[in-house]
Amino acid sequence: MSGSYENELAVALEAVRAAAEVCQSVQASITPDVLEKKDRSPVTVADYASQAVVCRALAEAFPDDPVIGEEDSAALQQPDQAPFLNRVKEELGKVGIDGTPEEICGWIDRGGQSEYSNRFWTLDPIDGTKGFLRGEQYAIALALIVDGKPQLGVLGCPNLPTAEPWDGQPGCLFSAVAGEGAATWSMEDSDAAPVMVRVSETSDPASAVMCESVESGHSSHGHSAQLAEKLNISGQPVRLDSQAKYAVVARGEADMYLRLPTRKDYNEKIWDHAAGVLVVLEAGGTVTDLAGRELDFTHGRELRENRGVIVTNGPLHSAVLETLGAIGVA
Ligand SMILES: Nc1ncnc2c1ncn2[C@@H]1O[C@H](COP(=O)(O)O)[C@@H](O)[C@H]1OP(=O)(O)O
Ligand SMILES: [Mg+2]
Ligand SMILES: [Mg+2]
Ligand SMILES: [Mg+2]
Repeated sequence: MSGSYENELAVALEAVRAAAEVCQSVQASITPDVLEKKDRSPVTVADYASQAVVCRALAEAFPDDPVIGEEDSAALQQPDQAPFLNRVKEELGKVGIDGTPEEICGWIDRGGQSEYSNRFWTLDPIDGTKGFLRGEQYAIALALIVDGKPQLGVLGCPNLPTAEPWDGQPGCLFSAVAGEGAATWSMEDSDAAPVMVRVSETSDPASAVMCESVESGHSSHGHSAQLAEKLNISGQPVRLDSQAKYAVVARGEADMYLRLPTRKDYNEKIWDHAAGVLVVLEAGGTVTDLAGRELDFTHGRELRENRGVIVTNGPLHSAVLETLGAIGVA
């Protein structure tokens, strides 16, 4: 079957798979000692290496496309950061990518765009850095935005258990192309055919499964608890890091994902949402901000015209927005 953005999808999937391999290799090196010292160096290395892998692939396949990525190499180029740069080089070597320090920084900085344009990619090389460091969920998130709308999204979730037909082995990918649905792929078996995913049909709020951040600084747990009470939701919220939350809503394991502002001055970043939004929309779900507006990807790095992000299977959306309004969150 041929679809639109076929080449883009193939390139994005391959790039995200390679980035996931690098990230898993770095995550495996995290020892209890590193964790205890609250040493962020593993995520630093993996963030840069992942962005280098993906941006290198995009530069090769789509040299004219700008990339708005989370990271840039400015800090990495400081003399005292040489050990990190060396480790990034080593990790890239393990997946068969050889580059000089200058080339590596050049790949990373391919993601240094910050202005909106008609066609651009946005990349979060590691989304959910706290989850990554805890050895838990994180994602590599890549989306192509054309005329302000996500048209292609790929989420790599290296630690998220696969669903049918791969039976719980860890590591899956999600992809979506606008108008063509959303699919999941095995991370392990790159020859396996994808399987389409679909949101749940839950329409009774009381039986809904909610998911939210592990980190209470990223989404107000107090407000989601109030919402759950109002809607008579008795099940505990599922807490996981990263855009894996969009993935579990897309495949119907959770019915909603709430990202409720914890402070006035934080604007959500486009790379934290673009890929996940398209995966959920194409799986049949609904995504808006607290005011019921679509997310607006036309303002550079930030979703500065939106507040909060509400993701549901669709049937639950209006009840969630209304109730949030009623408890004074919207
Ligand atoms: N104050 C904040 N409010 C909302 N999101 C944040 C905040 N600080 C960092 N983030 C970003 O939230 C996302 C992860 O949140 P969660 O896993 O809880 O959903 C990440 O993209 C993280 O960046 P990063 O990509 O560097 O991890
Ligand atoms: Mg992120
Ligand atoms: Mg990140
Ligand atoms: Mg970050």
